[in-house]
Amino acid sequence: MSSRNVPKLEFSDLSMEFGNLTALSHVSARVEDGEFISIVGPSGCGKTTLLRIVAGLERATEGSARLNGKQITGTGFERGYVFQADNLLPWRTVLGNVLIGIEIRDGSRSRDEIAKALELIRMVGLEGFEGYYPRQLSGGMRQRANIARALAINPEILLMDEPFSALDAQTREVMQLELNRIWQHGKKTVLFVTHQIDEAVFLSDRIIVLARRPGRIREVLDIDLPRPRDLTTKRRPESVDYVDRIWRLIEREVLDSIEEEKANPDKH
Ligand SMILES: Nc1ncnc2c1ncn2[C@@H]1O[C@H](COP(=O)(O)OP(=O)(O)OP(=O)(O)O)[C@@H](O)[C@H]1O
Repeated sequence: MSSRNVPKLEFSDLSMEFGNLTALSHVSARVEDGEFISIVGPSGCGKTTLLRIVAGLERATEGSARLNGKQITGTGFERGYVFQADNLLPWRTVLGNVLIGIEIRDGSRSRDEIAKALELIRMVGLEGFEGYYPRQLSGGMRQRANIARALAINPEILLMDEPFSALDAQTREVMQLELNRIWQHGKKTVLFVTHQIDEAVFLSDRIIVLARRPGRIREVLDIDLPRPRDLTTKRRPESVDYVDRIWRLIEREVLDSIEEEKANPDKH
């Protein structure tokens, strides 16, 4: 088979059990090179679990996740991970944090790699802050540094787990625009988990909508909005229609999960 036929990422009949809890059940999907894919669904439907399987942090109990046709069995530098909370090292500067993946991978960093890291810092809008420490930065700036750090190892695929959820609404909107611009620039494959449906619609080529109990694919939607996208994209009637459509798919389950959280606050 030619490499053109091998998807960047493929889930085949993947299931994940934690004891007697089925977190994911028979998930099959393919992600092509350079696609921006979001995963949305109610709380507890297995979004993070799916991302952790791709990261190699969890192993599916059944079925497989393949990267470039090869079964994922552990972590690897071809995958960059951006978590919900930034996990920058407080004793390292922005530049030091961005270089950390390279140092772990290679044991050192070359002058070229420092130049590339500085270029990434500029690209995420942190030029002039290279020597700042995390505590000297705002939440939005820290998350920009986090994205630069994930990109510094030049991963083939970027895994993003609610990266903007800790940000205020305006910073979040700016970061969505930035991520859209960065993606447009590098065309990396991105797997993006979010609770915010309009964010998923704005950024994605396709959206995987998961259902819960057990976590499974409810629907996969192509987001047929023109690119490049900007803030006006969000106000387009087609965008609003996509958001409504996805919301209707998950509304009942979201309301149920909120009720359950109210009834069992300790479990969440
Ligand atoms: N390590 C684990 N051990 C036991 N159960 C787990 C583990 N990780 C996840 N789960 C359970 O698997 C289910 C799916 O969890 P997951 O975090 O993937 O959902 P999610 O869709 O990302 O949720 P949220 O939107 O609230 O972040 C949940 O019921 C969760 O409690």
